[in-house]
Amino acid sequence: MSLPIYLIGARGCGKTTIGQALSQALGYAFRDTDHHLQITTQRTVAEIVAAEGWDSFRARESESLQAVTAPGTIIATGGGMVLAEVNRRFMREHGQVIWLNAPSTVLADRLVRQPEAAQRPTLTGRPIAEEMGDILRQRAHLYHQAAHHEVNAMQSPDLVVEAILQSLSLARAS
Ligand SMILES: Nc1ncnc2c1ncn2[C@@H]1O[C@H](COP(=O)(O)OP(=O)(O)O)[C@@H](O)[C@H]1O
Ligand SMILES: O=C(O)C1=C[C@@H](OP(=O)(O)O)[C@@H](O)[C@H](O)C1
Ligand SMILES: [Mg+2]
Repeated sequence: MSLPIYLIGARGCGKTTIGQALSQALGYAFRDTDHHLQITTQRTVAEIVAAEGWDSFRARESESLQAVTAPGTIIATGGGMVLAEVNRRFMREHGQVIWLNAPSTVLADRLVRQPEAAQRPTLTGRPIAEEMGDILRQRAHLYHQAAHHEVNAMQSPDLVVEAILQSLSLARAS
């Protein structure tokens, strides 16, 4: 059966949204590591971070990655999944890794429109546009290192899905 496909990238790049659409296009299952965490802990990301801190969240997120990994599955990761070397290696060894890349200004615009504060507590305490600039500067090389393919995430969701299918040579004949 087909290897899992991991979607990585910063907050707001569309991992959850595109992951669902891609799973329908391919007839794969869909899993989201943050959703898995919320179901298993019965707490939101913000609640876990408030109660236990970011280090504990990161440890739980690594466990989540391993728990949802299965053949024939699209896996939307959290934006910080690539911070741990063990996660980067795990994803590269177990499946195909796609980086949904977009400039920090585009990401910040999306997050201002749809903050989902329970899913995305502040990472730095700074205003969102500055935070996303900082985060991309810190993480871009990690996304690059972990990914087998980089896709432009500024396009419409349909086009992002098509670009992923093409990068994996899974393009539909239509
Ligand atoms: N390609 C896209 N074009 C426009 N808006 C998008 C696109 N992908 C995602 N979005 C929007 O951006 C926001 C964050 O998307 P989401 O899938 O939750 O990102 P992530 O899981 O990477 O944080 C949502 O409001 C979603 O509708
Ligand atoms: O970038 C990050 O460090 C995080 C991104 C979030 O996921 P999304 O990228 O799906 O918003 C979530 O895992 C948590 O708030 C931490
Ligand atoms: Mg998400």
